[in-house]
Amino acid sequence: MQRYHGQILVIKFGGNAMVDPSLLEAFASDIAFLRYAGVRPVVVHGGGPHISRMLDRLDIRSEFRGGYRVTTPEAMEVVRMVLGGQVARELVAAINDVAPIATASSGEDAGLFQARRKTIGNDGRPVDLGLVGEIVAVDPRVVKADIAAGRIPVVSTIASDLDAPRHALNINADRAAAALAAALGAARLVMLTDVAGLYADWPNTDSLVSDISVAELRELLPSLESGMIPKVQACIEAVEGGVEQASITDGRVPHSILLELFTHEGFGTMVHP
Ligand SMILES: Nc1ncnc2c1ncn2[C@@H]1O[C@H](COP(=O)(O)OP(=O)(O)O)[C@@H](O)[C@H]1O
Ligand SMILES: CC(=O)N[C@@H](CCC(=O)OP(=O)(O)O)C(=O)O
Repeated sequence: MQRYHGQILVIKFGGNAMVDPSLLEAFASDIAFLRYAGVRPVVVHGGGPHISRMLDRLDIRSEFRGGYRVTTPEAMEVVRMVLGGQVARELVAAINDVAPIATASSGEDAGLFQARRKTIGNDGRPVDLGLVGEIVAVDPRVVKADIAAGRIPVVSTIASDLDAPRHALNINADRAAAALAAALGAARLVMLTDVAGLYADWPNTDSLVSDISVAELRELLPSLESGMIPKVQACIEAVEGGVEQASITDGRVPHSILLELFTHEGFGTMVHP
């Protein structure tokens, strides 16, 4: 516990890990526990499945390309509404139930996430993903001010579009968590998802990677699919940005953050320089 005293830890809570209320409660109590134990947790949340459900209800079609949602202007309204108005509120409410110090921010607040449209795909070729952004600058002062005031920031991953004032871009939550972790000088980035970690030979469950370097991860990247692509890119970005360790961990297991942080060998997949 002493190892992380006073340190910033960025915890990314994936939409797929928010599967039942008891897990949300366990997550909230772990975050409050860390805060009261002298650690400075920052929560970045996803919500892909929540967005997809709302788009379906509204009869708006959406598809994923290389792990990113192709986002039309109509879909963007829904992304903004669901992340900021639904998922962030549920998380803040759950944490505030245990410790009334959680506060929500959107990447659009006070220049937190500034982005440009993502126009190059994972294969290096041009791609049209609509209103999907890549973060080009992070101004973490709003989050730092919350931390300094003793609060627990909960961040939604919408960014301001640097090329279109007052317009927003949809940012993959793993990538946003990595950019924020680097900008805050976080000691760790922990991403909670709905698998045990990264499988080298997906879906062969004997191939779970427990420990991997950035160089090895780069070699694996071209063979990966869907949701794992941005997660692995995020681990690389975070570690190259100065975060000591980034991990991908099973958010379906209650208290997995604590297992990841406080067991010697970790729990999911740990990425190091
Ligand atoms: N090599 C791999 N190892 C683990 N999971 C993988 C792999 N390739 C694809 N996946 C898929 O990635 C999913 C996690 O990504 P995603 O759905 O975006 O989750 P989250 O909402 O937590 O960000 C897993 O549920 C799994 O289906
Ligand atoms: C560009 C892009 O794909 N944005 C994501 C943002 C939410 C997210 O990343 O949620 P998870 O972490 O639960 O996957 C989306 O629209 O689904």
